[in-house]
Amino acid sequence: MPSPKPRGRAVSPLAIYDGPALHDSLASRYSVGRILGDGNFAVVRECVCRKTREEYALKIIDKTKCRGKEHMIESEVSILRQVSHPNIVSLIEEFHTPTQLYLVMELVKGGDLFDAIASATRYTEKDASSMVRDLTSALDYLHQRSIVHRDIKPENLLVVEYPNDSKSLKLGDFGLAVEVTEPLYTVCGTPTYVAPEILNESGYGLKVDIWATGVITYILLCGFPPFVSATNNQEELFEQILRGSYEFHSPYWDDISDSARELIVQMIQVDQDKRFSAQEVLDHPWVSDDEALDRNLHLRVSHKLDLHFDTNGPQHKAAGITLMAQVTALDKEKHSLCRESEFKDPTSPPCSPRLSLFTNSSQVF
Ligand SMILES: Nc1ncnc2c1ncn2[C@@H]1O[C@H](COP(=O)(O)OP(=O)(O)OP(=O)(O)O)[C@@H](O)[C@H]1O
Repeated sequence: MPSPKPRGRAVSPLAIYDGPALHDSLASRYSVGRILGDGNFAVVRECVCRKTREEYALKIIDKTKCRGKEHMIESEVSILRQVSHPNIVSLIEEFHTPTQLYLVMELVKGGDLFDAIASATRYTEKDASSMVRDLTSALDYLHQRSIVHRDIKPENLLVVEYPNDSKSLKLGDFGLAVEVTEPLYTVCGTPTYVAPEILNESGYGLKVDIWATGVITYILLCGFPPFVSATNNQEELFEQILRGSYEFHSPYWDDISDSARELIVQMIQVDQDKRFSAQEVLDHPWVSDDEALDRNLHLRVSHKLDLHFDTNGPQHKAAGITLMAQVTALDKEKHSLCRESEFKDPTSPPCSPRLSLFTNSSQVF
């Protein structure tokens, strides 16, 4: 059965474009409007195809900001060109100038994973299970093609809302995605979601995405992350991750099903060989059968998400993404850049607002 059309496809008048001059054929085919979000190297704007009046997202990547990292843009685009899956944001077409790369992408209007929880009135284990199923379906598809995403986090999971109030997830931001042909050693990712084998530089592969999915599943059920430094100390956070040391804190986990906990244990597994594959996650009864409970967790989870993450409006989100980008590539150079900035400007948050908020408020457990 074809899936229902997403909500909100009616064409709204676009705000006047005030950015740098656009590629000629892009400008002749699309009218470009307001900013939807931004990152370190890219701005994402809404746009409308002049011919069909269909809305899209336009990701404008500033090549001049990516000197020395051109291979990352090439990798992002070449992977996006290859993939086609209902839970992955699709690339429609691309335009190049010497300084800019324009990617016309499917528009996803429902905000990110945390927005979806915050805006719901009812939110249950079943909703969380369906989000995990969507994410893992995308990962299973990528992993079967030996592609690792390497930046699985709530900000990169965009939500499609349908008229019958159902939702589905689309995975975006393939900026760190690569094809795995041999063990990888580049230290990258986002601290809360980073797998131990990335930190200990022992060589890693596809399973780092499953670790991050385990961390997200944990957060989806209680509103705070499994690994937190009470003193906002990144070394301490990494120690916990390396040991795989986390708990299902009472009372927050008292009402959560054993099945959900059991699945999380299989995903947040330090030993990569013992850690579930995407297919094993999809086959787990909490995801595939009826073991996810129907109890409303909304008040409790959204309250904790507010305390631990920056779940405010788009302007906060945009700021969060900009800063998050400083730690996105956690290679040693960037890692120390992030730590330097902690000390240079005492008024700015240490890393991303989301990151710093959860580490600062970990004592609320
Ligand atoms: N297809 C889309 N539809 C709607 N909004 C989108 C879409 N793609 C991206 N966005 C918005 O733009 C933001 C930035 O996009 P994206 O993460 O792809 O950029 P980036 O520069 O690669 O980010 P980062 O520096 O964090 O890696 C997203 O967090 C989201 O809010």
